[in-house]
Amino acid sequence: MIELINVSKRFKTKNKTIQALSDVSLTVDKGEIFGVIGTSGAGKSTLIRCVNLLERPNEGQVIVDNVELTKLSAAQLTLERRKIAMIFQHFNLLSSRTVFDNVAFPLELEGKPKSEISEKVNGLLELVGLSEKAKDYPANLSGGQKQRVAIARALANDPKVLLCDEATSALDPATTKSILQLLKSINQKLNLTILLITHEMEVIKTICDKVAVIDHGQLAEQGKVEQIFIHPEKEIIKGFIQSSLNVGLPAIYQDAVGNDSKDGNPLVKILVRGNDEQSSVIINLYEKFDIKAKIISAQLEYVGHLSFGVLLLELKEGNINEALAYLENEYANAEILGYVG
Ligand SMILES: Nc1ncnc2c1ncn2[C@@H]1O[C@H](COP(=O)(O)OP(=O)(O)OP(=O)(O)O)[C@@H](O)[C@H]1O
Repeated sequence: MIELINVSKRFKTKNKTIQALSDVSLTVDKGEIFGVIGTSGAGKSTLIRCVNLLERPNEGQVIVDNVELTKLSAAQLTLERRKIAMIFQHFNLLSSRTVFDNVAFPLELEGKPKSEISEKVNGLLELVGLSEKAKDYPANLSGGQKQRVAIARALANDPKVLLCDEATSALDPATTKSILQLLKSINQKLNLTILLITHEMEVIKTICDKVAVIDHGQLAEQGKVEQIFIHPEKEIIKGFIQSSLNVGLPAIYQDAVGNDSKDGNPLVKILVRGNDEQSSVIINLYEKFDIKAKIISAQLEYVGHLSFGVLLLELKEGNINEALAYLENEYANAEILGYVG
């Protein structure tokens, strides 16, 4: 449905040229939710804006629904853009229009008759759960409600593709969750293809089928979300995964931890990834090395059918040195956080 082929984009400022995208290629299949994650300045916004040619690439092709946008005239492009809707971090609603009139706006531009507009808008407001707010103005809505209006407006022209530019970044975690659920249900009900950009692994984990990681304008890694979570290759994606796991040393341990093995039992942080062998670390430590592992803290997450997470263990008794060597061997990210008495 969306194809970027060897897309590059440069910005020229007074005294330098910024390479925002370098030779980016990606394919989003019909009905898929595809997420692009990257840190600030990595090129996410530029990438998503290249899909509807809000930014025109210097090189490469952009193909949406089998039409090569990069070859179209301005008039043809205007027509094709109707298939490509977009929502933004700051909603971009028209403050002088009611909720109903915001959603009606693209249909009015199309010159649709009033009765058709009314039926369509009411249906969309029901879809996003805002029928009761039809007469309210944006200023009287919460952030989540504003994004729901923006989503309804984006769907007014029956697009084939929805582009989401950090659509939940301005929202609190609970509202983010509800907007992501809405996007997922729209994706399923309407078979709408969604391309989103985000800096939060949580968004990727919650709704995306596939993910690409962008770093300094280049795609560092891409694939199915499950595969990337379980077998991340690049350091940058490992960092994103770790940042989505919030396991830290509990406050009561922080003062008690020493740096020397003489200070007591090692505290070890281990990243476990969804197979039985890895998750049975505690049994293995006991059976192989007589270690009694105390769980200090833990977080397990599920991506599809696979689990991954972090375990923070205090290793007691048994053969500590051999156990540590075993963990280092078997768990690439095993890390000793300190020692406790
Ligand atoms: N219009 C522009 N003119 C000049 N440089 C630009 C322009 N737009 C983006 N850039 C530069 O291109 C690079 C990529 O920017 P982009 O906004 O795509 O990154 P991003 O990953 O979306 O960042 P953020 O998450 O902070 O929005 C940055 O170095 C940015 O400063």
